[in-house]
Amino acid sequence: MAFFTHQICRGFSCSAVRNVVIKQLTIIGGGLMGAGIAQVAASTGHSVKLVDTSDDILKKSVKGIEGSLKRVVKKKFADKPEAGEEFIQKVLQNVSTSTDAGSAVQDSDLVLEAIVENLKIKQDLFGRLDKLAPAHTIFASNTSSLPISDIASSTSRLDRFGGLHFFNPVPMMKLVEVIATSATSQETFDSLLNFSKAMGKVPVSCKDTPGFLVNRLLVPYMMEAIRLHERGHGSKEDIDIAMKLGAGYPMGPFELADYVGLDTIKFIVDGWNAKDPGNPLFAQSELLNKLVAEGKCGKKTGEGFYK
Ligand SMILES: CCCCCCCC(=O)CC(=O)SCCNC(=O)CCNC(=O)[C@H](O)C(C)(C)COP(=O)(O)OP(=O)(O)OC[C@H]1O[C@@H](n2cnc3c(N)ncnc32)[C@H](O)[C@@H]1OP(=O)(O)O
Ligand SMILES: NC(=O)C1=CN([C@@H]2O[C@H](COP(=O)(O)OP(=O)(O)OC[C@H]3O[C@@H](n4cnc5c(N)ncnc54)[C@H](O)[C@@H]3O)[C@@H](O)[C@H]2O)C=CC1
Repeated sequence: MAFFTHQICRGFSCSAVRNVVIKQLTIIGGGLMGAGIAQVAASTGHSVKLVDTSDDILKKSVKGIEGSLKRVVKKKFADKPEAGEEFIQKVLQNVSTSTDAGSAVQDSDLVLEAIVENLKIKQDLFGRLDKLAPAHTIFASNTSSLPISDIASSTSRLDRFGGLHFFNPVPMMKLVEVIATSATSQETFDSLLNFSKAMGKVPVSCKDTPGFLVNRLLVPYMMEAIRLHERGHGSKEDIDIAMKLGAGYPMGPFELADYVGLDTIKFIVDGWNAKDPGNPLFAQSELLNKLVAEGKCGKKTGEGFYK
């Protein structure tokens, strides 16, 4: 149940709603990001409903959460394995799963979407849930590259819609980008900011601009690394070593590209290139296109820039 500093809103206009303290959340999409977000939210005492399209996928998501929790407790409870096991069970009790998004959102303070990076599919999902979720419920997307305002446009709750962009791997990466569109209310923005802090993350405020802060810098950097290699000015291995040892990055650009997925990077660059064709930062790479066409998408397919 949500707590308000003012009154509960049940009508179409929700201007009376003040900061929603997010306790119950529904995460749509139990893949890499959704499962990671569910894990951290549940670990910090939130009640999480995780939704995906099949029970098999959801079983895999929960197994992944359990595996990641084991890595966490190995460190956190190094001297007390029993307390570690107890922690894992407690966290897992905070997570329930469902294939029915409509009923899962019924008593949620926040619906956070982490499904496939496709505008139409995200719009369809939110458009449907807008009619089913309570009026006070905040909607947010974890999109990497799509405008939040475009996704929100399928709903009638533009003031209660924002972006919450987490980083991979969610249990390890401290940052959350909190994105406000021109229609996001201050109350909604504050609620999302406070929720990020309650998850133990460090939030930064972003405008609804392409790539927000991190990806706007990371994508051109990664593309330039690929083009540098294509021009024959450095091997992948040397460029990776250079950025790790010379710039202190935990992974080099080719390692990171394999980690996040070459198809994902191509999707983002293609989208930005279509919108801003003259911008050399978003120019395509033949090598990236070729690898993706061959199904070499990185870690998830077993081969990308590296095997
Ligand atoms: C970019 C262009 C377009 C992108 C578009 C889509 C993407 C986005 O929208 C936004 C993004 O997410 S961008 C990607 C951001 N992530 C990064 O940059 C990750 C960089 N790598 C790292 O930080 C470390 O290598 C990392 C933390 C991953 C691993 O650390 P290490 O390299 O030291 O390797 P390990 O020794 O295996 O791990 C260190 C400790 O971390 C624990 N751990 C790792 N993964 C975990 C996980 N999933 N769950 C729980 N624990 C985990 C691991 O247990 C280990 O702990 P210790 O045993 O104590 O060392
Ligand atoms: N992979 C990454 O490093 C990051 C990805 N993101 C963003 O997060 C979102 C999810 O990305 P990933 O977790 O990597 O994708 P993923 O492919 O691992 O997971 C997506 C999940 O959503 C499910 N799904 C698809 N359509 C659905 C629907 N209509 N209803 C319910 N479930 C549905 C799929 O079955 C799948 O399990 C994307 O928008 C992506 O851009 C954001 C930050 C980092």
